[in-house]
Amino acid sequence: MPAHLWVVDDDRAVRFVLAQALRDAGWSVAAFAGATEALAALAGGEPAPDLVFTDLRMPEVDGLAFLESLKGKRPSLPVVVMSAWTDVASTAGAFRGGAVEFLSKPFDLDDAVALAARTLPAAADTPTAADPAPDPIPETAADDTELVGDSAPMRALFRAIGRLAQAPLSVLVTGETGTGKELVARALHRESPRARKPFVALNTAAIPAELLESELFGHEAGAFTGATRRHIGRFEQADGGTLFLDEIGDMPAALQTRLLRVLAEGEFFRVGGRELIRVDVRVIAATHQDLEAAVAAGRFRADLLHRLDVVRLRLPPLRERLDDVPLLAARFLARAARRLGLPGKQLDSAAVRRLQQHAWPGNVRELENLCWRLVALAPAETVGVRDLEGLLRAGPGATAGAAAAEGDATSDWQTPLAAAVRAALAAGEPQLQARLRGQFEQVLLDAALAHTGGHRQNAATALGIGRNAVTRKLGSRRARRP
Ligand SMILES: Nc1ncnc2c1ncn2[C@@H]1O[C@H](COP(=O)(O)OP(=O)(O)OP(=O)(O)O)[C@@H](O)[C@H]1O
Repeated sequence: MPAHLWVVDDDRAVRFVLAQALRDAGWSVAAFAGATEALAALAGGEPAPDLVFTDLRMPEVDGLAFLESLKGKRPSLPVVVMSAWTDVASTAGAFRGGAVEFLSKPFDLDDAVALAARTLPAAADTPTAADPAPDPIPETAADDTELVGDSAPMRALFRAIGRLAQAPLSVLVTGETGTGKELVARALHRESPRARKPFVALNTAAIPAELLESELFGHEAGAFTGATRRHIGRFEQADGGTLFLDEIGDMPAALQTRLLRVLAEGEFFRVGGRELIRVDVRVIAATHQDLEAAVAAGRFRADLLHRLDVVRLRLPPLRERLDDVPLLAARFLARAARRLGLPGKQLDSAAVRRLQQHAWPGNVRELENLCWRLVALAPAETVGVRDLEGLLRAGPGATAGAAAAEGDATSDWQTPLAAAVRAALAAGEPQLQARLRGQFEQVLLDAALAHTGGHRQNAATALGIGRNAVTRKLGSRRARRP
């Protein structure tokens, strides 16, 4: 007997070509325009399938509900879910429902045939079957997940997140600053069986080394000077849920050893404590550093890397997925307008092209910050190339060149300052110090934010000031704008 396959899709074209390709490969195929039809055929005594390809978004019964009824009747039946909407909610929903694979549309027919061959218990070679029917009904978008992207690398990432969310494995998320590593960790949590338990994030680089241990594991009252009360650490707060350790490469050596032990044993003492605390925590770590290089240089423990790096998800920099720029920009412009209570803005096509030529050293965060500024500052509802002038900072290569050219100016900024002071004094300007100090701080802040891709915490750390000071300065500057 040849294996019998079902293709269920409301899009007539997909149904037709996929069914044909599977028949050409030698299987028997029945095609249905919807789940109701397919289930009715089964109830009416038609042959049961050995493998099902189903679309996700269908007008009457969607693919996930269909998947559930199929799995309810035949738990071991392999089902491939297909969709033009590859977002984390869809991929995770499919894998949670028991799908064997998620196929992003459009797909290569050879890939679909290869997938069927891999998935079927045994392949055979006799063609028979039903045929296409009614008119296509366009799929509707209901993408409401926070991680936005429709480029090939992001689709691949969403499929990986959907699959990994179900497994209790440690995940290491790598990628440059501002690429969305924290959002990936949140998505993994949100779609996992731990979703109802806490998601706790800790940025290792943002906490002074001497406080990090108690931040992670908590402390008892009197454990050290200043510890007046018991403090519950992030590991305990995250019990049953997910702990996201950002910038793991910055963890001091002694703590790396302690973390490794806790991950291996699942238990620890609070600082200064005697009670053994047991927790069930899924750890997701992130880094923008090359941890293999850090291991080679003796700055990171190889055994800790192995424990954290059971599965690695790499977030591509935005310059490797410029296709995503229009979609991301539209999202950020709409969000900024909503939050600021201002009219929405759109980019014209030349502005979109200009943004797709930019190198985005600060990645998605830089694009998000740009959109906020455009909503606040661009004069018209349609944003053109001229509105972008001065707002796009140079990429890493260009910055290096510019810095070299600026060599003299950067090493001697006091001379032009003295000239400016003399000119202002000669003009009789009052309160000179206040104005110049404000401008001085603004230059520092802008340069630091440009350096960190708009990351306030890192800018504050680089300048040696508190994050709150950065927020305050940015806030007062925004307030001063017309
Ligand atoms: N794919 C995306 N869709 C929507 N928003 C995104 C996406 N990627 C990043 N962002 C936004 O960009 C900003 C930076 O993202 P996030 O903090 O997750 O980056 P990160 O890689 O963890 O950065 P860092 O390494 O600097 O901590 C956030 O405001 C986030 O909401």
